[in-house]
Amino acid sequence: MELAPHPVIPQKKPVLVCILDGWGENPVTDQYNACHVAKSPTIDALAAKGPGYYRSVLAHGPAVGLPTDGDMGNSEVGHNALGAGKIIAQGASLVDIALETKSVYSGAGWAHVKPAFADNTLHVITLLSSGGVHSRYDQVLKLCQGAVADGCKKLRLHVLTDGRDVPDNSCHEYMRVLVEDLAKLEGCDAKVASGGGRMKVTMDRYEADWAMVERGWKAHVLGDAPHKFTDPIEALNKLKEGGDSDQYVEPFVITDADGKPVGTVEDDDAVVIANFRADRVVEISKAFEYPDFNSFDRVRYPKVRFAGLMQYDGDLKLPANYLVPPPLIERTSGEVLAANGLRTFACSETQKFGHVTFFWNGNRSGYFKEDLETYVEIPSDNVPFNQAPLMKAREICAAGKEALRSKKYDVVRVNFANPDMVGHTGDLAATIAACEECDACVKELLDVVDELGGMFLLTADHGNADDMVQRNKKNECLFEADGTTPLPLTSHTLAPVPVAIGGPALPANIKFRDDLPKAGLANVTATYINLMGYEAPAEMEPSLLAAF
Ligand SMILES: O=C(O)[C@H](O)COP(=O)(O)O
Ligand SMILES: [Mn+2]
Ligand SMILES: [Mn+2]
Repeated sequence: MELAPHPVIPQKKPVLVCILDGWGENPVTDQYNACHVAKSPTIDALAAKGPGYYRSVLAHGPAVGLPTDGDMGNSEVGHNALGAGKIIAQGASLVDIALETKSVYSGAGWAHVKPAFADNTLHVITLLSSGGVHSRYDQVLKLCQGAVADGCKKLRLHVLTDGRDVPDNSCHEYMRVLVEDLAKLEGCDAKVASGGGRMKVTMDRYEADWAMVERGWKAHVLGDAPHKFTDPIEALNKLKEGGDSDQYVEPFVITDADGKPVGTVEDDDAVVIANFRADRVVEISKAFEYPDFNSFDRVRYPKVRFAGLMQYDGDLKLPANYLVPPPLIERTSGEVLAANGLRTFACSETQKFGHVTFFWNGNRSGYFKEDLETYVEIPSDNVPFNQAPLMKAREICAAGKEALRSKKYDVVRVNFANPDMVGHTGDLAATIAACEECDACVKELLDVVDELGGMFLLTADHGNADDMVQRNKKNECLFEADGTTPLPLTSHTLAPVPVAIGGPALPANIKFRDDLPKAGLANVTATYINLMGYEAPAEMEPSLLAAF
């Protein structure tokens, strides 16, 4: 793992790696592209330096290990690629293969849950959409069909409505299709048992709000929720009347005509989480997996056969049982730098803290070498982010400046969450404000890089803020029924992302090469290792810098 010195770029200059989460370089530059509309003089000035110092790279589809070019990028696959410098077949792709080859039904994880099929209940907890970021409906259905084929007599679905990776209000259609597909499962009593919006129930991440997970435990396991219905389609119709987005639907439980929940979790049942992505199912997995769990009162702890679709934390071995082995991501840049005695500082706020550490390090929690690495989490507010679009950008900026000035680190890495987290609210004005805030913070950080005589690399992990409305095939904005209100887009985009380099220590003869038009996020890794004054490991995707 020893790194050879770069022939031209000096070592031991302070290097900043700055990720603007959700900042795409979208070719559609109309009034709904918040990155384009935002006043961003600093980033505009970087772009004006031309293709030697400012370019874009792919951040979606196969370039980041996703199944097809129709798959938008996301923070998991984006930070995996940025940190590892390799194109790794990601969760969605691995599950597709396991289902196509049917290897999923002969694995140890399946064997762990199968004993519940004959006389007990198989519970499936899943994000209900085809967003392909955390889960994908066709995969969930195949798992249910496979269980029925393997003798499952009673199946209960506990679903989280999306409206974040897919258009808002699409929950109705997803629920209609699910109910229809469950009815087709011959010889199996298959029903929806509980649910709620993904930002209200169960799918918290990085321990930002355990109360979400507690609401999910109560609805999915205990059959206890503020809203009870006998019909899941009716449940969504009623709960959406209040105007809540699919992301924030109140928790609900489905009961029989006598008001008895149709699918509480009992001893000897099986519980499978059908999300392939880790961050938003780690907490609920701990609630099922750990006897000594104390992050909220579980009221009762049924002895179940618990499995994840994947293993969500390789260091914690969480969960112990899983249906499909997760991607194996080895010799990431974090590990290589630590092995060479190089010191890393990484910082973001809660909502993106695990992105810039856990995902960056190849789905590993913790340090490679604690004496060489410092990870700082700035607690995120627990508010709708369009009401506080600056989020904690200023605090992240201050921490990055302090780390640079401390001269204790060879590379300082920060992630600004707000273009993405505010972009997911669909609020255009707030997202523009978020992007402007980011630009101001970038300016402050680059001024410190100048002051210290260092170098910087600025990039993003996927698009989001670069398109805030739903569009037709001709990229024309779609409108609500009133014909004038644009239909908001809360999801990521397929846009490439910018990569900018610079700083006083960057040798004048070091520029981007012009022969990698299809470069992706995985090419950024070798690039930042070069800026630190080293040749990158040969197994990584090639650097964006012209070779010497
Ligand atoms: O989990 C989320 O917030 C979205 O589904 C994906 O967003 P991220 O990949 O930017 O975290
Ligand atoms: Mn992201
Ligand atoms: Mn996002």
